[in-house]
Amino acid sequence: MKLLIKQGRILDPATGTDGIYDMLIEDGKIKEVSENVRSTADATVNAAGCFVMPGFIDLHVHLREPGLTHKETIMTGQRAAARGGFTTICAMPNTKPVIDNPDRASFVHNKARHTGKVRVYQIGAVTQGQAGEKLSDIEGMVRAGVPAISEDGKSVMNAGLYEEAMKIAAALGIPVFAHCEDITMVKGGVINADKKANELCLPGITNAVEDVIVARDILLAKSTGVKLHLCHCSTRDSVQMVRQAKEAGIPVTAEVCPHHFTLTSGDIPGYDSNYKMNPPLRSREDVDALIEGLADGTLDVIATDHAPHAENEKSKSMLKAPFGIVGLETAAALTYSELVDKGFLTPLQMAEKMSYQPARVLNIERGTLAEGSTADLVIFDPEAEYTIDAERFESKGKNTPFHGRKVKGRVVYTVIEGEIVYSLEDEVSI
Ligand SMILES: NC(=O)N[C@@H](CC(=O)O)C(=O)O
Ligand SMILES: [Zn+2]
Ligand SMILES: [Zn+2]
Repeated sequence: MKLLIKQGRILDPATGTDGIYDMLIEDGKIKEVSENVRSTADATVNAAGCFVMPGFIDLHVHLREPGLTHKETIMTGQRAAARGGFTTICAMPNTKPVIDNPDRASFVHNKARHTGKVRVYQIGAVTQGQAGEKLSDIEGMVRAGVPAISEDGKSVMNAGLYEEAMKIAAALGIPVFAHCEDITMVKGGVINADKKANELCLPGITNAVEDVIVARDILLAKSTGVKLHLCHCSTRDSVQMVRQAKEAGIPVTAEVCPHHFTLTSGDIPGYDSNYKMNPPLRSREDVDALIEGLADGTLDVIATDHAPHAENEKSKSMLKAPFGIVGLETAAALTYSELVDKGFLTPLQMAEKMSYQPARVLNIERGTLAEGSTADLVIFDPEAEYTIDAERFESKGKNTPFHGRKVKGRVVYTVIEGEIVYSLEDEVSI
């Protein structure tokens, strides 16, 4: 099987390539990248005017299987991923039951191999049942192919226990993905603690809720030597602490979600739980710091924190609705519209934050378009303008604040191991 991609703008952060080339894919591998590939192929895609980037890798997805399949399944999550240009995704362990042992991790890995082409890596929980009391079988899960551990949904509040987990992770060579939230400081908060919270008479979440745990976890990374990856950074002080930690040589990486660099708490239109997520939408100063951090390399990764919930859950009051919004099918367009089109990031940096750097965090051979590498890639039209329509999502979750938003930049093809797994053409012709 040969696939020829003609005249796309090849963006490969691994090699620094940014130019118009043809690409020949054969047997799932990138065979040739050159100005004019002469070989014939079984299929040809005209990519003129489009970016060709390594397939996006999402370090932060909630697939909700096992146990919460009314919100999402592995299969619907994979379909949403493919539609969003993602070829590899990491599933967080806060399912029912929690993924805290090798058998449960293998269940997800095995099932995902049958339900779709998008590669799914299960992240293992740090503690049994995410109860924060006893460590899970970290070594066993790593043997089952888990690339990282995380307690996402909450922090491990017991620093002594977390330190033990970090030592184990460090010895096994895997990173810890940290959700930073001091639960004792949340006090029922649902949106950022500011003017908007006062206006809506809602309890607020301060920046300090995140910042104190970011500080703690960076210090724990320093003392244990573990690779610390900070999930969904949302505050200016998080950015500053990551910057200082990197300067000090502490092994820390950090991710930002598209909603956190696109919206501020001021954009919350009223009592709409599609604007309720954890961490919450922050202030303009925070958003500016996140964008600056992405641009100067302090923040390495763009991840979605895709958190699908059912309609009847999200339609509860602001106080009662669960935290979280979907993100797989809006991330690329928001990143392009808000960061690249506005001049904060170059197209090459977009590919870096959405593919190359996540691959480095996971330590997998992906995130590049170099000759000889696996042909996981996305063809993206930066000029396409359209309106986000949640009804068209492949995800079961329609919980997004971006429904009806006009954006620029659209995934036109997603290719995994040389096979087209999503094509916009097929979608619009249905
Ligand atoms: N981000 C959220 O608001 N919700 C996530 C949990 C999490 O990522 O912390 C979820 O699982 O729904
Ligand atoms: Zn989280
Ligand atoms: Zn999450």
